[in-house]
Amino acid sequence: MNVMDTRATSAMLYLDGVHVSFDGFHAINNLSLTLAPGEMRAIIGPNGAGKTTMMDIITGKTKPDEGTVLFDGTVDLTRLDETRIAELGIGRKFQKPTVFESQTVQDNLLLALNVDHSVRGTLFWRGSKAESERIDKVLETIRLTDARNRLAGSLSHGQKQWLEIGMLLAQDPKVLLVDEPVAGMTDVETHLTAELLKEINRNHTIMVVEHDMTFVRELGVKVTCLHEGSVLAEGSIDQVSSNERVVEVYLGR
Ligand SMILES: Nc1ncnc2c1ncn2[C@@H]1O[C@H](COP(=O)(O)OP(=O)(O)OP(=O)(O)O)[C@@H](O)[C@H]1O
Repeated sequence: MNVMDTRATSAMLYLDGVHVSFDGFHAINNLSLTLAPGEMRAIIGPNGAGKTTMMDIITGKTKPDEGTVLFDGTVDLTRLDETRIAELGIGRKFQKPTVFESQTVQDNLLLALNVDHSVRGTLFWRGSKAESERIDKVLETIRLTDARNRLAGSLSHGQKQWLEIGMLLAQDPKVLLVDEPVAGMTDVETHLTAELLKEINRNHTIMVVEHDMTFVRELGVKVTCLHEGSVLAEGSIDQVSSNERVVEVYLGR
């Protein structure tokens, strides 16, 4: 086994030489990126850098024209559909919260568990002991224990984002892909979200896309800056934010 093979097989997510074109436009251009098991990585980069497309590739929504995309060392994600990839343990949170507003916080979490995906079933079902313990744990993690019986629609924007993160956690994915979690949040909510992700990272690998540099700094993790579909810079927040090219294309704007 050569060094490249070891890097791939020991990674939780491994992308190498990935290309995607939309009608001749190279949205992803020789992208290579590796996430170790248990790592949290922050992804930054200007609009159109390819951050969303990269997540689409990992979740199977977009198929690359070329390149290697491996999960958990050996699983070739380019051959699987979105449902199978989600079942394998890659959960994604989109930027805009999509909680069920007319359901309680607790019922939203019950819906996310793999027991009965119909709203109707959930309304009359209170779950096994193990499941209700799991929900209690998730509620505690997302700081919504006291709000468990409130309608999700009555939560603040920040709380809705946490609930949606909780809905991902209820499914216990190996990897969480989180897209701009703190957009529109207050400073306090932003700080709590950094704390929350750090806590979740104790047991899960996380890739988080975010423009808010205060938040990224607070995460204190390795940062990758994408530009024109490939990696422009990678390292600590200090290394990346002092990189001249990063300042030129992103931070200096
Ligand atoms: N389905 C598509 N068809 C055509 N072009 C696309 C498609 N999806 C993405 N693109 C283009 O690919 C490039 C990368 O887009 P992407 O959304 O991945 O960037 P991003 O880094 O997530 O940007 P933002 O920060 O604005 O969300 C953009 O120029 C975008 O217009």
